[in-house]
Amino acid sequence: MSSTTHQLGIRVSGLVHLYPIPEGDVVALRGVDLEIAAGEVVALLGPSGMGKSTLLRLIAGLFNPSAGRIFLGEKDISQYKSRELARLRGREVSLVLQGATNNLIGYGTVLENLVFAADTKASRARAQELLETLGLAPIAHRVVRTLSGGQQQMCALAVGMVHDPSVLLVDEPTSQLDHVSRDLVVELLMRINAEYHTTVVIVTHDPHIASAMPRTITIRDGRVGAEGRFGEEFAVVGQDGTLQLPPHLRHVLPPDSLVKVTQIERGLELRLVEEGDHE
Ligand SMILES: Nc1ncnc2c1ncn2[C@@H]1O[C@H](COP(=O)(O)OP(=O)(O)OP(=O)(O)O)[C@@H](O)[C@H]1O
Repeated sequence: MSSTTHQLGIRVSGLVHLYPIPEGDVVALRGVDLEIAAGEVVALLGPSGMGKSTLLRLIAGLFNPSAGRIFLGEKDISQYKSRELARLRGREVSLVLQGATNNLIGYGTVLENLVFAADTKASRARAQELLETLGLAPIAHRVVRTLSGGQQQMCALAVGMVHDPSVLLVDEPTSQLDHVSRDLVVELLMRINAEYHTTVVIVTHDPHIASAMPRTITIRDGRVGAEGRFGEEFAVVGQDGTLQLPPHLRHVLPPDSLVKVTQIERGLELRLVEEGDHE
């Protein structure tokens, strides 16, 4: 077994991203702050369109953010030029796109896909090792398009590991998989983390993946809305002191509510100010 020796954590601070479109800018991220330790496994959760994929792509170095900083280890990649980002993507960070086949050559075998993705002697040697370590040796000579969805996804994850990345980013790895394949994919992600100590960040809608993760980060309205530890959810106070209410409690304090905030022994008490309270 060879292991990643250059583990990297991720630190994101005040991250904002806008997509300019003719009708005006779409604000995808509006101030994300988060820290993921080297070697951690984290799932990014949240409703559709809330900015998860944008965050994953920015960490992957596909493009620069509109504002804010992204640190991989000590390096601030937020203003990297496109050539520096390309070097980063080829080595330290690996992004597995949604839809396994978007990462694979369908007419090639599993081994051919791994070897094709490998462009150095070290990564070619690693291709063979990955097949063994990740339990893909029995399907090494199968043509990718003849594999099940779960096997294709496992192959895509192995391809993502060919360059021995410090950070593996995975977009929706279990969408359209049955529960048996889904469990195998989750198991493989955990095995990758355990064997290679790779930092793993997974974007998912799948509550089963979320419940299998030691840590979840929920992105809501372009910010970190909540964090989960072993299935239990917590609201997160942002750098600017803002706190998003959990969705199931939002009706208690609807937008524009006046709230009295009082410090109590272990936290704060929030009390809705009703009309007539001051009379
Ligand atoms: N290339 C783009 N051009 C314009 N707007 C975009 C682009 N990509 C994403 N958006 C918009 O940015 C916002 C965040 O999108 P993003 O894909 O990051 O969310 P998401 O949480 O990953 O959603 P999903 O779970 O559906 O993939 C959405 O309003 C989306 O429509």
